[in-house]
Amino acid sequence: CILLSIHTDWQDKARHEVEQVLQGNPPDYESAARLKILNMIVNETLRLYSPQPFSLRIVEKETKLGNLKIPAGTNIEIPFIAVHHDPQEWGEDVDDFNPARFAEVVAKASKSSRAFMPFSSGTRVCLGMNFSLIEAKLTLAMILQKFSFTISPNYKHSPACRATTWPVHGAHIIFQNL
Ligand code: HEM
Repeated sequence: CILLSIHTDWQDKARHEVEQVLQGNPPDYESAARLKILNMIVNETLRLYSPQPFSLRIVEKETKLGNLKIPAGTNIEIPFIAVHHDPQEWGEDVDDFNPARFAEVVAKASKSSRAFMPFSSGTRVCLGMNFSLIEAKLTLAMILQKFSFTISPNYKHSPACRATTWPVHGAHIIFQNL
């Protein structure tokens, strides 16, 4: 909602898609799959402001990773959000909100196919990934059907990455009935 309040062009595009696909009906599991622009917006939001910005691991036995020899017992931080802000992966507009980068399959949005990992990756990928993506799209679709929204003039952009990513000074969104 913060990003769509600032980038009202994307809010308009998203609402247009919701109107076209849902025709005034409430969204459901099947229609969520057809909300492509909402999908792009949710992915771009997860890239820029990854709710879980990093993960931690302990190396159990000595491991070779490329040229690195990592001793057993080493604590490793995997900074998803740093990878999500790497210009070599995403290009010079890395810090911009540009959902269009996710217009094709996710693997093609970045230079290497696995740079997008807001839910981690591999065998311990988030168990709630599909649930969360559908829930986010359904909720956003219902909001877009009923309201237009802008951000308070007092809003100060202040995202913080602690255990989760959150706006330190809050985010007051002004909703208007459509
Ligand atoms: C936007 C929402 C969410 C994000 C960004 C997210 C992100 C993540 C990430 C990054 C991990 C990997 C943690 C690590 O290995 O250090 C993870 C693991 C996990 N998540 Fe989520 N998560 C979300 C929502 C949910 C929900 C709604 C559920 C449950 C319904 C859930 C259940 C789990 C579980 C059980 C694991 C552990 C999986 C394992 O270790 O095998 N998550 N999540």
